[in-house]
Amino acid sequence: GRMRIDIVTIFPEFFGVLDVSLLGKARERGIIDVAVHDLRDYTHDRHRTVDDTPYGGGAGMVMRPEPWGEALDEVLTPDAVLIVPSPAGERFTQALAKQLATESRLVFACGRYEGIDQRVVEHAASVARVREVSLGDYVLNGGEVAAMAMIEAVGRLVPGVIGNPESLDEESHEDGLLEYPSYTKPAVWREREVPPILLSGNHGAIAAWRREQQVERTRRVRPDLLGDA
Ligand SMILES: NC(=S)c1ccno1
Repeated sequence: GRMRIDIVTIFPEFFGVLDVSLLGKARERGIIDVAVHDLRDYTHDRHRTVDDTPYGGGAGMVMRPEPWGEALDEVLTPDAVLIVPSPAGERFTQALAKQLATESRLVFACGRYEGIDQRVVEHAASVARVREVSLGDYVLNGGEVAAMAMIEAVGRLVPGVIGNPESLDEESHEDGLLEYPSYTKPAVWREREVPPILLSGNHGAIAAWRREQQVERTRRVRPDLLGDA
């Protein structure tokens, strides 16, 4: 397929939904191949232990390096990008999603929030490109939800996954602005009218109105995107 995605996680069943979603079609059509790997399959003790107490003390547990090393030995190839969802990572953006959509191979390492032994990331960087990536400044219990979001954001940008590529052009963050408000029939709903400009057939005026809506909405909701203080 155009892209191969490997996911390493202690909750492999979590990713079952990828079989039914939009990406399910892409998988059927052989555009995107997804393989999920259970980290516990790379343990060798009776309890299939994946984490242990942190050196230096502190609360929580840290994921042991050995199982990760064996798992990544199996799935991480030099052409791949290893993505480690983490609140300590670089911000995930539409620009990064577009960049990742051009890759032939992505590997997602889903760790617990307390994190994976740092030597795993250090070792992986000697094999392939590694990016610690954050969905946002909040804390989840693990990387799975973040990986799912990133896989959806990237997957839909892979050529052939979306039926109508034009719909990708006018998306939020595509041009650095939030998208304009959208309307469909009926023209009046609960006494609320669709903005008359949209029914005018004047396409130049409509495009101008939409741009103004984008700027106004971005200024109101996300001034940071405009470089405003
Ligand atoms: N914010 C992200 S990506 C995260 C991963 C685990 N906990 O938070």
